[in-house]
Amino acid sequence: MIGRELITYPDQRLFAEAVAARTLLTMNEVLGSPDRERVDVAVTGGSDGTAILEAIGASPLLDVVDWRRVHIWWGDERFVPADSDERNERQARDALFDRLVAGGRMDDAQIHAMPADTRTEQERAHATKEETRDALRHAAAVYQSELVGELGQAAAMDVMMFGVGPDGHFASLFPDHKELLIDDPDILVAGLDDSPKPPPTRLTFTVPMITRTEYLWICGSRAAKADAMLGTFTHERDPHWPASFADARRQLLWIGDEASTSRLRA
Ligand SMILES: O=C(O)[C@H](O)[C@@H](O)[C@H](O)[C@H](O)COP(=O)(O)O
Repeated sequence: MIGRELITYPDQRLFAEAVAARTLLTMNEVLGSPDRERVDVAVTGGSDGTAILEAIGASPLLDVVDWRRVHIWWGDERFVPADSDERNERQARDALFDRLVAGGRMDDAQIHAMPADTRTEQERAHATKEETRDALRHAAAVYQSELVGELGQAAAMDVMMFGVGPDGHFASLFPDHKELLIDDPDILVAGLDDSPKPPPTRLTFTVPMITRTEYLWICGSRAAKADAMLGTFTHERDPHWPASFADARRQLLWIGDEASTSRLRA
């Protein structure tokens, strides 16, 4: 495993602004490397993930990045209909990407949302467990094909950011859930139908996909995350603390505010 570092900011607002600035500067740096055509970034849902995207939109550094060369992916998604407000995609579009597309900085084709549940309300309500699992398996395979189609067999993100749940989950990889233990390097995306955080049906990057990222940041602000920040940072590959499976090729950071990192600094 690569070395881990902890970064603490004074409060939640500065945390979001600092992660936003870090993201923009890192994207620009990647794009500046020789022969580099594009930068691939995976975002996430939840309050911290959304606050960071809002801060990117408001950042004075927004235009250090050539957005025409940026591709956006999701590290996890709630498997609900496309028009649901619960979608991480919806929240991220509202927070940032719709504005970048409307303003002409990006094209919608650069935004790679995870598949939505295309079944009707009735089909969903009457589906057997196996039918729902099939729908999830199919959706995971579709996203994996998109990844491989765009980035090749060794598809990897340049930058990936995750929120961390109070239970230590990241992406949609939950404590003691089997998807966390997928270690087949050919499985990049998985579905699950028993998420303890609603909604129960979700799609997620697997650990093999996550850990081949260049820059990986585990982000958590507020006191509610203090146990999770401690547990995930101080354990390694512990199924009770899913984000302890985080690893990266170049940089692995836990980023928080004073409240969320209090137990790590005690
Ligand atoms: O779909 C989701 O709910 C997220 O992708 C999830 O993994 C989230 O990032 C964490 O639960 C932290 O969420 P908060 O920042 O809201 O606590």
